[in-house]
Amino acid sequence: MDGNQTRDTKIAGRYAEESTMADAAATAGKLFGREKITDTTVTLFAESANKIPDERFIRTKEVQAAGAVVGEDDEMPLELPVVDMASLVDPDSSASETAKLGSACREWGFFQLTNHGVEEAAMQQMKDSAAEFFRSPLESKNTVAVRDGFQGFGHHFNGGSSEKLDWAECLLLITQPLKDRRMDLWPATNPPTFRHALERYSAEIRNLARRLLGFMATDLGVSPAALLGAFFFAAAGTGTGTENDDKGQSMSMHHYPPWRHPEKVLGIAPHTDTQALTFLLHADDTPGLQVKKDGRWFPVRPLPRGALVVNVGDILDVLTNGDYVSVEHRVVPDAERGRTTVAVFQDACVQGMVTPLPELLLVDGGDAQARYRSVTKLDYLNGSVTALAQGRRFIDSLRK
Ligand SMILES: O=C(O)CCC(=O)C(=O)O
Ligand SMILES: [Fe+2]
Repeated sequence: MDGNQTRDTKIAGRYAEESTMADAAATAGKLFGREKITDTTVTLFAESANKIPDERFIRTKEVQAAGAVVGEDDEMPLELPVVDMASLVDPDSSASETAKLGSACREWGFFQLTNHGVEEAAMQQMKDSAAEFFRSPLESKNTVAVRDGFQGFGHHFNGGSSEKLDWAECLLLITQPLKDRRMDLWPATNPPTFRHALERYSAEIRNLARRLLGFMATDLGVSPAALLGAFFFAAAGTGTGTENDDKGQSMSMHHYPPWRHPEKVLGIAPHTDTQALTFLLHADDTPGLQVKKDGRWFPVRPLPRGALVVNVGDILDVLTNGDYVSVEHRVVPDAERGRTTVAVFQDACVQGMVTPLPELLLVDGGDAQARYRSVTKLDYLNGSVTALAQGRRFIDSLRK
């Protein structure tokens, strides 16, 4: 057996122990799912300027009950914190920028990341491919229509056929590990650049996650290997790992059509992300994302020059023992312009468990300090999809 084979066998062994997003897909498919997008929906999207849409899209009460939106006249700061990767890397500014990163993750759970080093061409190809896909005819998009309730093109998750629908179209795919890819659901020709774009952008974000997590580890006071090891199998050392190294990565591409009365519908209902770390790319400059802070919604303005919006997901909240917060966010459609986004979710766990990092608990004075109960990844996946279907958040039930 050569070195590579030994390594591959080891990785295969580790996969066998750890549940991945493909297991979530199987569970989600059984419990609840995503509906296909039909001609009727598309006609509604197209004619939304003058027609009252299907009742299932109308959510006026939900929008009003969810809290006020912070406006131009408020005294509160309007902008999400901005973290600059170039300053994180620069020895002269690294300490202060790392502190800024830490406080953004503690107070907002969200920040915009500038100078992140993701290859410009990879970003552009991803944006163009996603935008072109959504612009194409429904028939073409439905060649990768949602199958088995989870991956593919369709509506966002909803609790069942009688529930409300989001004002959006979504293409959801598992991108890592390679063995979990459903290539039959990756658009092959629509557009022809799509598969290459996904491949390249997925790898770029994996590498960015590695770099960013190193600074998060410094801020949290844990060894980089401990935090990186929760996200990637080959965590130690400085190598960037291989494509088969991820514990899991998935991508959600969204298109939110314009709608003249944005207060009546939701592009994506309030939620927290169930994975560990999310990177959001705006394919255009249409705003729409809102982040909840102190009971109010803060609109996020996409920064020019390709900044990424980064947010803490539920698993990172648990890994950091509640130090970094996974916060609610939602999308409201724009009155005039459509909006296309690409969200990448990095998954994580510690030796098959969703648990506060053991190293962090030692610093805090032992297991007694754990704010969350530990669960196996499989229980986490089952619990999360069940909770999502019921409009709850699974990690709340893990709070001690
Ligand atoms: O499209 C956006 O702005 C947000 C998408 C999002 O929250 C998600 O995919 O979880
Ligand atoms: Fe989200």
